[in-house]
Amino acid sequence: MTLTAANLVRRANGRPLVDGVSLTAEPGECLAIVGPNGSGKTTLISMFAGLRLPHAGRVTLNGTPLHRLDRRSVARQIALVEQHAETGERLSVREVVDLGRIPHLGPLSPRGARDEAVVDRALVAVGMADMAGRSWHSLSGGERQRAHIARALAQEPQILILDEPTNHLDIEHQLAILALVTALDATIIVALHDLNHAAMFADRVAVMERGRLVAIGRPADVLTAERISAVFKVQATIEPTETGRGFIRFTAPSRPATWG
Ligand SMILES: Nc1ncnc2c1ncn2[C@@H]1O[C@H](COP(=O)(O)OP(=O)(O)OP(=O)(O)O)[C@@H](O)[C@H]1O
Repeated sequence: MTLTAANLVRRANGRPLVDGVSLTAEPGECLAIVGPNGSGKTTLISMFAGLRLPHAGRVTLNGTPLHRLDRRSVARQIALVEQHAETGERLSVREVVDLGRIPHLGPLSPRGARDEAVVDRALVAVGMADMAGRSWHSLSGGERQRAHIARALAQEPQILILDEPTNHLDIEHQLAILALVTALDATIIVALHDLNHAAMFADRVAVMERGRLVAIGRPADVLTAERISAVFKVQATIEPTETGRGFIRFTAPSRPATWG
């Protein structure tokens, strides 16, 4: 399953938020999207998932434009974990995860034992089996994020798109979730703020800056000290690692921001 973006443009108030981005997520790869705040990662991801339409260019799934596919068939193939997803307050955790099965159900394929088993497995995978009966509104931010990831897993997508999936998680769960999703037999597109996580887990890294794709390639080739300085405006040194991916050590700013 190949997802391709060709010359994507999305504007707001005449200003381009995503400006001529072309890239292909190769089957089975983990593609991390990094970039400063406001560089267009969420806007790009929402077009990949068919949530927003591009103003120019197009997204294709195995060659078919996404907008020509019905939502149900897109949802059977692409799952999205949004950054600020909300869910009806009265649902239990299990009911939230169960929503992931909806694209697979129909008059000829009613809910069955396999659907229950997939939901069970998704809850176990994110470490929430013992919270399945809890009400959604009682969850912490990180627990909600893990439940949303479980919902996406229950969708059994061939392409899993995640927008900063670790931003509410403690370090144990950050690493566990990234290891979990990158081990899936699926294409993973993940927006990340932590450049070391991108370096550790991604096959390729795409760097966004002011709506444009300014670099894409293997982590060691893309996340260089020069590019980090140019795009993120911070100084860093890259320390070699056994994996060859490199560890990024950041330097504290010499002139920190002041207040007052
Ligand atoms: N509806 C909108 N109207 C006007 N500007 C918008 C709208 N939606 C997003 N933007 C702007 O578009 C730019 C890109 O936003 P986007 O959320 O895609 O960036 P991001 O890289 O995901 O940022 P962050 O790292 O902060 O999550 C930002 O400057 C944002 O303020």
